[in-house]
Amino acid sequence: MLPAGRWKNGGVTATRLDGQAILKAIKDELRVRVAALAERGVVPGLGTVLVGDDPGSRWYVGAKHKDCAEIGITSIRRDLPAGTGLAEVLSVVRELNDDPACTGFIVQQPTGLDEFAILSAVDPAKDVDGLHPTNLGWLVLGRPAPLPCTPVGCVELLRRYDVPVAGAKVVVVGRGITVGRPLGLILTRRAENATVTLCHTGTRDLASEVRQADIVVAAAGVPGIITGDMVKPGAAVLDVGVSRVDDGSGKGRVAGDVADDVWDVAGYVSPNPGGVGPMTRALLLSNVVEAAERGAP
Ligand SMILES: Nc1nc2c(c(=O)[nH]1)N[C@@H](CN(C=O)c1ccc(C(=O)N[C@@H](CCC(=O)O)C(=O)O)cc1)CN2
Repeated sequence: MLPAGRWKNGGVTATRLDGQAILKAIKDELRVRVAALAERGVVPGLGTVLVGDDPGSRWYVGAKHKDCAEIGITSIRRDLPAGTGLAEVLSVVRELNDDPACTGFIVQQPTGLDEFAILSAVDPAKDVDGLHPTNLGWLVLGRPAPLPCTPVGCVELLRRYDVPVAGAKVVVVGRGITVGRPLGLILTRRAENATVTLCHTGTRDLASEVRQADIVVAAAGVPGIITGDMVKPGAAVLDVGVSRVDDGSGKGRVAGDVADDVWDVAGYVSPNPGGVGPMTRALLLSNVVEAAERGAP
């Protein structure tokens, strides 16, 4: 009998890398650590700063706080109206840096403001996004520091499904600061030991690069950029891209970077939604708990 999740459109297809299921498992694990912190008198607190009224960003922030409530992490939410200037955002960042109840916080991106100035103002010890220049610098140097949530979420999703990473040839499509670039650094650490090719939308003959990969991470933000004919049979394909496309409803729908026909060729695919997105939230929770553990007396 075929394992659950191996059928799509009537054909034999890839195993679904279920980020929702892993998020649930990680929450169960973290609940135990939050309870242990409570016994030491420490309650982790996640702060979020949201600027403006983008429905997607609002949903992400809401989901993060819902996750926190489920495992005993306190929420500190600062929602600022559209048009808020950089000076005001920086003052909220400083307030959270100084708030002892806030053991870690994030500024939801995009803000439409100078992201580098905002990220640089966050106390690196409270940077649960792992995106502060100091923490990215520690990653380059191979020293312990909070790591960006989406790239670690990708690695953890593969690990939980026993997809071998050590020795694998990984092609990452997308060189952004939140996903592609740090993922390349993480996967080439000794612990992961993968061989990584970092591609982007300007890569010459992207298809021939992707075709060589045991693992493909699609984080270009171009709907359907990875098609079945580009994928080596049996490869693992992670769909990280999030684009909003017009579906005639007026609201639009989220489209990933991975075309449907990839499911007929790959060995493993992370769906989108339901794959890497929930893993990003899981790793944020994990960073919050770790920051609280580091700061605990
Ligand atoms: N400060 C940050 N900003 C942003 C980050 C980040 O890591 N830190 N990443 C993305 C958005 N993001 C987290 O903030 C995020 C993306 C997706 C999901 C998620 O659970 N998605 C669901 C589907 C949701 C939907 O239907 O729209 C899924 O994939 O199943 C959570 C968080 C940019 N900004």
